[in-house]
Amino acid sequence: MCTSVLQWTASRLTVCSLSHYLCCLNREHCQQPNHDPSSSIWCPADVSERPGVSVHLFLPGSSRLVEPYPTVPSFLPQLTCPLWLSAVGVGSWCFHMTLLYEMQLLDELPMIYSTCVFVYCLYECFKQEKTVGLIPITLLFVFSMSVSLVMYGVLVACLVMRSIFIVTWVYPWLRPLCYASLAIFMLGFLLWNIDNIFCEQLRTSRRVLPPGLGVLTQFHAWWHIFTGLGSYLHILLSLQIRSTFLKRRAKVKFLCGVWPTLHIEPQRTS
Ligand SMILES: CCCCCCCC/C=C\CCCCCCCC(=O)N[C@@H](CO)[C@H](O)/C=C/CCCCCCCCCCCCC
Ligand SMILES: [Zn+2]
Repeated sequence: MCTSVLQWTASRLTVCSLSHYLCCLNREHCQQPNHDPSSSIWCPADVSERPGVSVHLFLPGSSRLVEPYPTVPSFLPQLTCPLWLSAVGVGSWCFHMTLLYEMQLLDELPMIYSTCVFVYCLYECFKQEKTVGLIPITLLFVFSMSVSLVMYGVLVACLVMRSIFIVTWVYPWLRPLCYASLAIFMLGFLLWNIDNIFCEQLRTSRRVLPPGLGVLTQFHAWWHIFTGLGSYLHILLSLQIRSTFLKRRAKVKFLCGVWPTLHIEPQRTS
């Protein structure tokens, strides 16, 4: 009898080390060569002002699989999600440290690609094992050609609608996980907007606030934290949907009582 376990140690993937970094002191983003201000979808002042310490969510990727390999292909797209999310973390880290245009691509391309993979996972989760959805892959490939905020928003909206559909009509017991992921992501989105809209005011307030307090008003950094957590929970949801469809028992367990991880029970072969 097979006793091995597919253990999703996503906690290792995302211990979410909040790596504080000093970003390009006294370096204005708008002074970067080849910089087109209209292409900025973030508040440049936040990351270029005085010795401000920005908080950034860095997502080192690693996952552990202890499982007979034939099962892995059925989960393959879902299992790559953490790696994509890690790529976002590394890209964002590079960008916020250098503020170079090339690095901005490293930040935004993985953001689009990872969301495309997430969308694929959620739209193809009820397919039989080891099938490849060529049409969605083609569509998403075409979609990913356009790196824009609107495209990203459309992809996220597709993800949100599909998640809500699944937890409303197919697996209602997954609602808490789905809505937790959505709420955290949306909270991040709200903070991202506040940061963009009140960029100047926040910047001014940081000049008078004590540094310990001022750093808390770095809402772009909070966006990274919340989007990282929201996406992480979304990956757990996606994996749980797939496991349930494949008749594999999966359960969210809290590591140290706090950090949610997904445990998929061994497949019974006898
Ligand atoms: C039900 C679950 C929903 C959870 C969805 C999780 C989707 C996660 C997808 C990808 C991984 C995270 C990507 C993070 C991006 C990090 C890069 C980044 O922050 N870049 C910034 C510069 O450093 C840049 O300013 C960010 C730009 C993105 C702007 C955010 C737009 C969000 C649009 C959301 C619209 C939602 C509409 C939903 C309506 C139902
Ligand atoms: Zn950012």
